[in-house]
Amino acid sequence: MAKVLSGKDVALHNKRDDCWIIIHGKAYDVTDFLDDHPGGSKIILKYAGKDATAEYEPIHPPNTIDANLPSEKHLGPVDLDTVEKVEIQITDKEKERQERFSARPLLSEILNLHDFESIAKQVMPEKAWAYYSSAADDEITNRENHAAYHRVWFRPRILRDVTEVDWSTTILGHKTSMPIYISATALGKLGHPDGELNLTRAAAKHDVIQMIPTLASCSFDEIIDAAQPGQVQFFQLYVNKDRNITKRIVQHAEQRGVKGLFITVDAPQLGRREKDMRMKFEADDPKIVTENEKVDRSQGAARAISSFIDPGLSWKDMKWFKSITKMPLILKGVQCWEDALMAYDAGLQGVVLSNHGGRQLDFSRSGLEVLVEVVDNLKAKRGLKFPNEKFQLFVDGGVRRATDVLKAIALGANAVGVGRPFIYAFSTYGAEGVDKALQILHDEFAMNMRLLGAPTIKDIVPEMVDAHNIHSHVVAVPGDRLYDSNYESLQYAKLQEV
Ligand SMILES: Cc1cc2c(cc1C)[n+](S(=O)(=O)[O-])c1c(=O)[nH]c(=O)nc-1n2C[C@H](O)[C@H](O)[C@H](O)COP(=O)(O)O
Repeated sequence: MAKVLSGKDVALHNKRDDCWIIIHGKAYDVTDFLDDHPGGSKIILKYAGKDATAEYEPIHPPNTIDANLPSEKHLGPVDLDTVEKVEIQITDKEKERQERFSARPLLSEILNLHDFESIAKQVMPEKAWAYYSSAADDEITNRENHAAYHRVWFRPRILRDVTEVDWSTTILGHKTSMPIYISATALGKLGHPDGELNLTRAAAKHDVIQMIPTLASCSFDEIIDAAQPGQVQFFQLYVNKDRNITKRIVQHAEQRGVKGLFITVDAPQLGRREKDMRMKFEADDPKIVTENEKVDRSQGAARAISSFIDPGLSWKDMKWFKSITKMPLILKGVQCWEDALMAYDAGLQGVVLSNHGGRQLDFSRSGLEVLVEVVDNLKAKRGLKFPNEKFQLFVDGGVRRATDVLKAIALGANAVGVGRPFIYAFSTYGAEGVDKALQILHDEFAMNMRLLGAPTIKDIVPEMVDAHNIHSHVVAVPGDRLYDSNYESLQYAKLQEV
């Protein structure tokens, strides 16, 4: 049984050439790791000989230490009663933020998903806002994702009995209350101490499917254990260079009852997300770059957590995936009809037409625009009809309204993924915020389907939309006040005065 260390024992090792830290009540010798740390050595040295748990927790998925630090550096348990509490300095800026947070609007005043974003921008910790809101380069694709929906118009039908409307559907054969799933977004604890568990709880309440991210802040088993009996969850996979690790993760997910494996294929390297990168430099003064740092620290949190992803992933791996799991295999991040056709021919069960929320290759087209070409070409070349149960099409990116979802459904999608709105909802109001966001979507579906003249999802057909402008990126569309300038109402203006 390892000796229990005292806080004093650990405090003796507080130098660059002899550096121990405490995480979750255990001590680790990180001396040799300092210059390999993707987040740089300074942030670790700040906690040399101390308890670094509070700083470590939001950024690092749970098994990060075990995966990166050799076992001989694991020094064993520490008696936390003997550890000096780390005084976290609260700056004036942070004090003002906390005051804005407590003055935020009541949940009952939130009317749409844009409201969550507008409030989050004003009350979230800067690092969290930077990581969640950032997109690649000039963020053109991030804006195009939403703008594309403004190039599709409805052709509603009248005098149809819409007393009862039903927007429930199935996704990969699993019943769900709406054609929306909660898409995989990393580092949930940056925004809220319960992280991804907020999504699990609200998804259970609304019978909506959650896609669990590889890079969740909560552990995979924590998220699975928090689900209700029968709650359907998918898993988003970043493929590890070490295929044995990937095989273990995939087979464990299947054993735990995950119902779909979404392999992310648009991130052989994570995009340059400059708001996130700027945060990195703010945390450490870029002028004092420690001479022997070996890690490229310019990519902010994103790069810090993703160096394991295999840029060598290719079509030849698909056979291997089919050999290690029976779960339906979906490629997440397909961006042209040719690759969707190859996924169909490879015998996979579907694709997510997505550009990762604009966080990867800037000037990628929106999932909605790609959907139109995929449907056209798979119909012409393989005689497929859509929506298709055997080869499902999903779209994500920029979806903020039920009308966005209904346009995608009319154009052939089985369902739509939503990311940021749910992050902003739980970062500002916890699981209740996500619950409210889902309730808003239910209300919007009820109204929009009645006005469209569509009693059920099956009644939403291509003839209900006019998408002929989808490929022309210069069409003048009315300004999108709620999305572009983040909704400013008297209530939010009040936040400014705090
Ligand atoms: C907003 C966001 C998106 C991330 C995301 C993190 C955030 C904060 N992360 S990331 O850190 O690596 O970029 C993931 C991820 O873990 N894996 C993944 O497949 N997609 C990731 N995505 C993309 C996500 O699954 C959806 O494709 C995207 O969010 C849809 O766009 P909206 O946010 O506009 O709904």
